[in-house]
Amino acid sequence: MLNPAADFATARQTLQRRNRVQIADFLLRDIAERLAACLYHEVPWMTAERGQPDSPAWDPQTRQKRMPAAYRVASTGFHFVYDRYLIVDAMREGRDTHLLVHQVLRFFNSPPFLAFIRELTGDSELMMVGAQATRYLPGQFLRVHDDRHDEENRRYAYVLNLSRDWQPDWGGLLHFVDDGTGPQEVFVPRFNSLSLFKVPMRHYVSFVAPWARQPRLAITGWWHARPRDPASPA
Ligand SMILES: O=C(O)CCC(=O)C(=O)O
Ligand SMILES: [Fe+2]
Repeated sequence: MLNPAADFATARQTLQRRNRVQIADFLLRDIAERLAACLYHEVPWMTAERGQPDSPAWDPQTRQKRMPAAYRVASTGFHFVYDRYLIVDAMREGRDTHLLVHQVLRFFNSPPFLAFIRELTGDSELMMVGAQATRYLPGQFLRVHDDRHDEENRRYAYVLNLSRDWQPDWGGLLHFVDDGTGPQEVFVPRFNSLSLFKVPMRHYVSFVAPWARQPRLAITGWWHARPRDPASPA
């Protein structure tokens, strides 16, 4: 599934130096294309708004009704609206097992892939990969946050980008910011690239412009170490 021609050696060095990297041409081209088609045509999307239960993907009327309120909430602090499909939950519940995204999740948790990410990051404790498919439509967004999660022991966040020919002025870029106000680096969601960064790190997905000609599709999640045992000292 991985593209043997991808430059993992350079990625490893960049990751060590900067704690983040974008790796081009991550999967074999054919697999990336089939995965993109799965996200484009087959995944049963839900719309996620922070603080609300996920609901079947909002139709244009629902969007028109609900987005102004979501923007008001976003003006006061952390907030998001985007479409997602929680692959781990679906797999656990035995839903949609024919979808290619399920095979990808199994591959991500296979011994060879886990060995690969331990080698890439130098983190020998990585032992589990989670995944959701995401779709950002025009007007959707994810405000700044750092992915810290007390129980899950997230070590790295990854985003496998699956929209073709994404234009930077469509928004939907992955921005990294420091603790003040300065931008640090921006990753354009190029087709079949893997954006990878160490957690915690402050970042956001910029508002997708109304003129974006496609949804911004990705498979994203975290590379986890063993969850902390609450009974044992940190
Ligand atoms: O899709 C991305 O580029 C980043 C997504 C993200 O930050 C998240 O889901 O926590
Ligand atoms: Fe994040």
